[in-house]
Amino acid sequence: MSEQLILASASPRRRMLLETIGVSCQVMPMDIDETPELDEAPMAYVRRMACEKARAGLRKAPNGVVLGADTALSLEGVILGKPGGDDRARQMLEALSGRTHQVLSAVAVAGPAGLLSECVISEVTVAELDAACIDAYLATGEGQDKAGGYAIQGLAAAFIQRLSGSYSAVVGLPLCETAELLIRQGIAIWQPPRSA
Ligand SMILES: Cc1cn([C@H]2C[C@H](O)[C@@H](COP(=O)(O)OP(=O)(O)OP(=O)(O)O)O2)c(=O)[nH]c1=O
Repeated sequence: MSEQLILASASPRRRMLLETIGVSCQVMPMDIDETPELDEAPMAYVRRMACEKARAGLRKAPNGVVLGADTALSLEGVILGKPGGDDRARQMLEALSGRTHQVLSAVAVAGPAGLLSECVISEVTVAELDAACIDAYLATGEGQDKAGGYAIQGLAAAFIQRLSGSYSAVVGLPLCETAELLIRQGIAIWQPPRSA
């Protein structure tokens, strides 16, 4: 197991995802402004956030290898982040109901090879949700700290009809792309990735 990586994230999911590929890390959450810029495209936004988290981490640990990541939804080009409250979570779930959206997940790793980043797009289809289902889901509190107000890895799996893309990316970290970036920064994973 590698001991050298700094995870610039408060997300317990990201730490657990890294552990699944044999990477342990020191957790160092970064408090950055996550407000999208005016007319910022969703993909540019998540990549910028991941890079800012990694850069902020590197300022605190200049000799380290630092990983930052960001996950957000795009519903017809509109960015949906974490709801931050039940009213907004309800609006998000009503908007997602019966439709397909994109989940954008970016990872950035700052280290000896510079600042490397990747962004992955996955498509997720949500079943039709009636008001009773949305109320019941909100009462669980599960989606509050998750982009789009749901957690595919949790109870929301009962209403996710389809996923095309990377499951780990939806949960918060695209593991295949992350493994490649870590190797390029000299961080060992459980085995070397396939050559491209
Ligand atoms: C869509 C979806 C998102 N998520 C999570 C992944 C991210 O942790 C979170 C999106 O918020 P982020 O801002 O990407 O991450 P975070 O606030 O949890 O942690 P930090 O900024 O410190 O790195 O939503 C799930 O866990 N399951 C899902 O199905």
